[in-house]
Amino acid sequence: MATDTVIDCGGIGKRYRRSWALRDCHLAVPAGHVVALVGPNGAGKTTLLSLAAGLTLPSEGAMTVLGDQLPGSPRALDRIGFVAQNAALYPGLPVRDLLAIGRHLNRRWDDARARDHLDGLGIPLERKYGRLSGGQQAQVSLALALAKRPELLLLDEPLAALDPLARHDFMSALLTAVAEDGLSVVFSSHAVNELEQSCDYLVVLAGGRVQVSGEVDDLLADHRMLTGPTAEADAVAERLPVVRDRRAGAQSHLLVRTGGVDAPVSGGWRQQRIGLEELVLAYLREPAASALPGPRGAVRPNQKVLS
Ligand SMILES: Nc1ncnc2c1ncn2[C@@H]1O[C@H](COP(=O)(O)OP(=O)(O)OP(=O)(O)O)[C@@H](O)[C@H]1O
Repeated sequence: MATDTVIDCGGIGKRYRRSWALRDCHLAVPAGHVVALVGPNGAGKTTLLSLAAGLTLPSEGAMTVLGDQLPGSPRALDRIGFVAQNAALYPGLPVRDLLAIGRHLNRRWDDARARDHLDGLGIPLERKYGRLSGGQQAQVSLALALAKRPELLLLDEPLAALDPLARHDFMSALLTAVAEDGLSVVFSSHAVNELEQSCDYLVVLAGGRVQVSGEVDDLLADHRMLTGPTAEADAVAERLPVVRDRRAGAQSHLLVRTGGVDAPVSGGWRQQRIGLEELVLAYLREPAASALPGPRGAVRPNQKVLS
């Protein structure tokens, strides 16, 4: 069955006692992407992933996954793999037993695939999970999640505890699975310097709301870093939506949204496209700015766009 969106929510909210972890959260993530979910500590990333996995219920609004499925419904559970933050599997059990548990708990289970994955990395099935290195444990979690043959894989900070080599190995195993199976992936991460090689869709959360959402190529095409004389910076900022404005003496640096074309500025200004890390950092530093699809993301000149 063709699925247009893997996560779709309009105005969803999640409250813990008196504070809102997510509020008025609008998001429609199309299928077929590797989505990086980024945001500062406490932004609501884990909460959003837990809602999509059906581990918790929204306090307001509704979410669907994989088209029109309710999170947590039997059909959604069958088709979604979830690896929680610091996924602690039973440390005293050998990997072989973890595979057996997965086999018994899942209707769609590809044991050979999990064994091949672990065999390829030299991870012995008889070794107790708690005796594996952090990188090996992460690979076991990934192998178990992929053995479900999920259409959507949700990963909560899978890279957090891994050294650079283990991160590289993890992402390469993940991207191989994406290429082979065509599954959609949503993973939260603070490793903004590593996103460009791995994701093609970006969601930034800030204060429980969606701040940025879109395909990476479109977002990068939509932004320019302008560097020019501070004396003219106000005039430029009046004509273009500014994400970040840095005045450094006689020179100013304005990150602006241009709608995918070069900014109409005088010859005294230099304009450059930016990379994904720079874009993410700019939005993290400016939580009041946003880049969203559709009418909510429409920008008016001379304004930071409020979500
Ligand atoms: N079970 C809970 N009970 C009470 N408050 C919670 C609970 N889970 C999350 N919160 C609060 O909800 C907000 C969002 O938390 P969440 O864990 O979703 O953020 P996050 O973006 O994943 O953060 P981090 O990057 O630190 O993992 C935070 O203020 C957090 O303290």
